[in-house]
Amino acid sequence: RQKGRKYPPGPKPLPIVGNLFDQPKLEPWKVYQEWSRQYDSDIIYFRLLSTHVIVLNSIQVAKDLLEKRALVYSGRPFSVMIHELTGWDRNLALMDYGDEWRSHRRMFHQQFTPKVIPEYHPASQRGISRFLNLLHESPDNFPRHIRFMTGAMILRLMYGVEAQPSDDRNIALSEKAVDVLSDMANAGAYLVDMVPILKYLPAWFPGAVFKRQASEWKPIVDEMFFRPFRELKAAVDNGHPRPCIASKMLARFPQDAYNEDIETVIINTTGSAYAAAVDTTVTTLNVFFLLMLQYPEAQRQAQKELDTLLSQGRLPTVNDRASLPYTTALVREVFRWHPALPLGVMHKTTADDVYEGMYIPADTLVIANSWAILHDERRYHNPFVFDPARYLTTSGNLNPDVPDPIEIFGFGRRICPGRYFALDTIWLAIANVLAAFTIEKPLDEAGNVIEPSGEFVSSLFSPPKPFKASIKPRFSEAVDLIRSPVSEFTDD
Ligand code: HEM
Repeated sequence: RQKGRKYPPGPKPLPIVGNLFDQPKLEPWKVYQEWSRQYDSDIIYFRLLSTHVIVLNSIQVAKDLLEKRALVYSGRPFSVMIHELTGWDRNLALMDYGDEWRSHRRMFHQQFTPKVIPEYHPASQRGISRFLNLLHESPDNFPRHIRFMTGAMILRLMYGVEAQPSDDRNIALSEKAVDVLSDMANAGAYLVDMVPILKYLPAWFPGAVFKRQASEWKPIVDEMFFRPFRELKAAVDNGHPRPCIASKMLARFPQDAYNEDIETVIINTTGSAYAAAVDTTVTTLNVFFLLMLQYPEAQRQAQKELDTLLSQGRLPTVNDRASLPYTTALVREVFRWHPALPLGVMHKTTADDVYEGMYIPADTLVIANSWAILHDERRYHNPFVFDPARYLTTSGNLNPDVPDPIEIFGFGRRICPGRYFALDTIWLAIANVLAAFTIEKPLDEAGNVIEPSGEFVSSLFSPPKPFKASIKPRFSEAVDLIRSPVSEFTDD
């Protein structure tokens, strides 16, 4: 503690360990919100050993710090396992603030601006059409189909490859690499992050498990970044460029301007997409299926709106969005009710700061509690109720006075650059599923309703715990709609 300087309020720390033992194991986003009330402050502070942490529990403090003071609040924490031992330092989302991050972010952003996104609609539409067919063929496997649809869509978008529903080698590789990341994201799982000097131990040293694990994982992570890019590059060099983002990035650089640094940025940005896009989108769509079991009236209301517009004669496209305000409101409420990343992705301060008299040192970890911001009574009436109508005026249009829950995408300079793509794809997937299927609680063999637990996983991503659902075509012609090829959309 610097003399005369006061940290934001928070639970009392113990000597040396700080608040290590105060850390909630379950749904920390709820506990942090409760601490805010207890200490009467939108910003709370605690210490984990020697690491300072602040949690921002209101939109006001999140904007004041992460947006208005972005220069200081846009770093990312460093992890020896992630950044030095397993090769995940290539991931744009995990890079610290600085020139390297800036060049990667620019390359990524250029391919995901609102102006460019409509180019990707045909591929999304086709991916969703495939998804509807899989849902029809084996509805009980809906979680697997959601994951396949999302992964396949991203691989197609980035590298122009068509993934197969089973045993696809690119999907399998990306999934393995992402598993490595989520294992490491379990904060504190690796001693080496607390005591970085351990990384110099040889792998055979007793207890150096992390080093052995890292040496097994690194080749998988490297291959995920390199293999699909190298295959695409070879196709481009042989005069067969596939339509995809990697081809577009390569085409920006004439041969004399292309060099190793540029290639690294392209490999890293294209390879960053799978980890950033898949778990976020998959979690959101699983939350949607769960909520449709729990709120059948909202489901019926959206289906009534879809039927009025489409007369059960076709499936919705992105162009229908403006005519489907209730469906759009339902998607917003899914995002708000349980954000995929309830605590966002940690930022880190890069310099000392003082906010309203409170001292926030350099290298403080900064958690924006999106869940608390989206369940703040000051912004949303009855925030714990799932109510899509909250976004609508009495005449049924979207009400600009009710905040769109975009905080699920983070803040400031690190805000999710894939958000426009995610918003369109998730809207399209939900609108298509609702137009074609009824989602209900299933019955067991004795005819009793199987209730979902309604519980969520407490980790970086927070999907619902596994649940069963009955998913059936809503009307007999729905089967023809599901099976019909997406003829009006083609990008070949
Ligand atoms: C429901 C879907 C999604 C959610 C909820 C989501 C949420 C987030 C959040 C909370 C962050 C961190 C923001 C911050 O640090 O303040 C982030 C970063 C990021 N997201 Fe997304 N995301 C989604 C989909 C996607 C998709 C589809 C893509 C790519 C196509 C993507 C690419 C990225 C990238 C590259 C970053 C790192 C940005 C940086 O660190 O500068 N995301 N996302």
